[in-house]
Amino acid sequence: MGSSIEEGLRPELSRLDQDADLLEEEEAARLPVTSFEGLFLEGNKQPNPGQGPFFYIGGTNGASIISSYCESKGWQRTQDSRCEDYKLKWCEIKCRDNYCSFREGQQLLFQLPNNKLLTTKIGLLSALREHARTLSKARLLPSTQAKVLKMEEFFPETYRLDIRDERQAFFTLFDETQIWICKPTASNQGKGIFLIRSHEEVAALQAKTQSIEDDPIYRKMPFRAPQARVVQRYVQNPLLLDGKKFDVRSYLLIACAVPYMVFFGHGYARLTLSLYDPHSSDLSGHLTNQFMQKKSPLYMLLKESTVWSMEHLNRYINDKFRKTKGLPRDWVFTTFTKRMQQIMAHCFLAVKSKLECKLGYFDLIGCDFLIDENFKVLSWEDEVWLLEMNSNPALHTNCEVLKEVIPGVVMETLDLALETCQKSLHSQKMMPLLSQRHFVLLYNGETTDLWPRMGGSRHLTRLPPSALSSVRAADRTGARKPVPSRDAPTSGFRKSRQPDSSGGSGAESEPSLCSGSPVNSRDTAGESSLGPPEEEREEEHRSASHRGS
Ligand SMILES: Nc1ncnc2c1ncn2[C@@H]1O[C@H](COP(=O)(O)OP(=O)(O)OP(=O)(O)O)[C@@H](O)[C@H]1O
Ligand SMILES: [Mg+2]
Ligand SMILES: [Mg+2]
Repeated sequence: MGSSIEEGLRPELSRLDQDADLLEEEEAARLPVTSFEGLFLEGNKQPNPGQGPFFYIGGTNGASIISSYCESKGWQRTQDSRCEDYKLKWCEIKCRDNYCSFREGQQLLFQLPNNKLLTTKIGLLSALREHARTLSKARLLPSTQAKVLKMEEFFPETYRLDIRDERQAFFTLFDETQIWICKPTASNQGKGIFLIRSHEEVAALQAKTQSIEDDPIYRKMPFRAPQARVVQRYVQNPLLLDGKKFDVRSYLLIACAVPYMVFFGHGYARLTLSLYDPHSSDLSGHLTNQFMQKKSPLYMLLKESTVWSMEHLNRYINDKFRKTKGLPRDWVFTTFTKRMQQIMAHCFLAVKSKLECKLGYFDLIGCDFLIDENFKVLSWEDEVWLLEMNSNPALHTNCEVLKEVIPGVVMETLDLALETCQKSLHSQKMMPLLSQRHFVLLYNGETTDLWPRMGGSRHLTRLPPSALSSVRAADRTGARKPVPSRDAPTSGFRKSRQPDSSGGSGAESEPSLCSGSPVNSRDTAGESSLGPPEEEREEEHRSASHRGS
């Protein structure tokens, strides 16, 4: 693996890992033992019927886990979606009102309002492209010659169909030796996806796209037009498990947005029911989504075989491929995990300055990876592909493995969101984190970003001693023993960070968050003059509401 200079400032990652580990261990050894309980928001364990503290859950995704967690803290569930006096709000669908009435520093709110920068196909593609441009400029500086992750090494070649020149480029380059996959920008569960293999299919797509563009109704009301789409090079020879295609769902957790505290979490592998045949026209063998598999009459009988734990995947790859492919032992928990972490960190850095951040916002994003059959040991290239990132990832527990994995992910998410929020609020040092168990720290904004603080320490800023604080050499689970916390001098509230709108194609801002409609609504008002640059605008209006995928 080469070294990394993300954003032109990044020192070598593995050295950073060691430094960060050493520092944290030394620090932990010096710290007095204190209880973390006192840090929970008002830490109220005595239910006080009808008087809160309240929590609200919108939708059913993960609801029973979130609910038990909050009840264990003595909080009470409210069914009133307009309740403003809540401690925690976890909604599947983002709603502008939630962000308008949000009380920074007093509440926790699930989902960053503009997480679509990562979680729509066009958002992610645009962010990665812009980041690549920034990095290539930085590479011209003599001090930053080291190797950085390149987008084309982990993100399959992708074209936007809503931009004329781009789709023309795709139609020109297409030939029948390759397969492409066409996806709507903001759907999930495989909805609206199809494969493109022939010139006839390309011609049909071309005609359809043109007719939408020419339609006078859509010209007048572009927000009524079908969702924008991308075409992406189809990874034709994925690694197979007993002949079946699979992808890996992992998690990017933004536990705290002020300062950024960003983590990686393991998830699970999702397999198809049927054997993989690249030439088959049956999409259920190509799309590994559970939603696709559930359509099969065999699903109820065989559903347990469609979700594997990461340990199962690791054992299988050890047994079947270690010798034949010359892989290191536990490739899944070493090489593969580290690669996923690098990719996620890269994507986060691509949007870091554009995310709308307030203390109390947190987000859990589901990231889907595909492994190429040709995976090589000595090279990072062309082995692990990021397919997409998802807001509101599925938290269902309808299979045994999901019952094992999901509650832990949700509870640690909430624990970390609470702990980091409390520490930020009281200007306490973030590390060590008592509630960190399986999630692995990817980015610590406290030590990396410049921190203007309010109140007495307004002028106190921290210079970045390092960048990615701990994309650690992946230990098996990322598990760390809870270590005691240390209080730092309290200097009040950390300042919320507005997205950087300093230009560039990815820079965008929500027009106004106070219209009372879902943030992702297709009927979003006020899109014309205040909105993002033109090529971003359509996406703004397409993002359909979204159930866990
Ligand atoms: N470039 C690709 N090459 C090979 N397979 C792909 C590619 N892109 C997507 N797939 C397959 O199609 C499935 C659905 O694609 P994707 O995840 O991008 O869509 P989605 O509708 O957002 O699904 P979900 O949000 O439910 O995961 C993936 O899980 C994967 O199995
Ligand atoms: Mg998706
Ligand atoms: Mg997916």
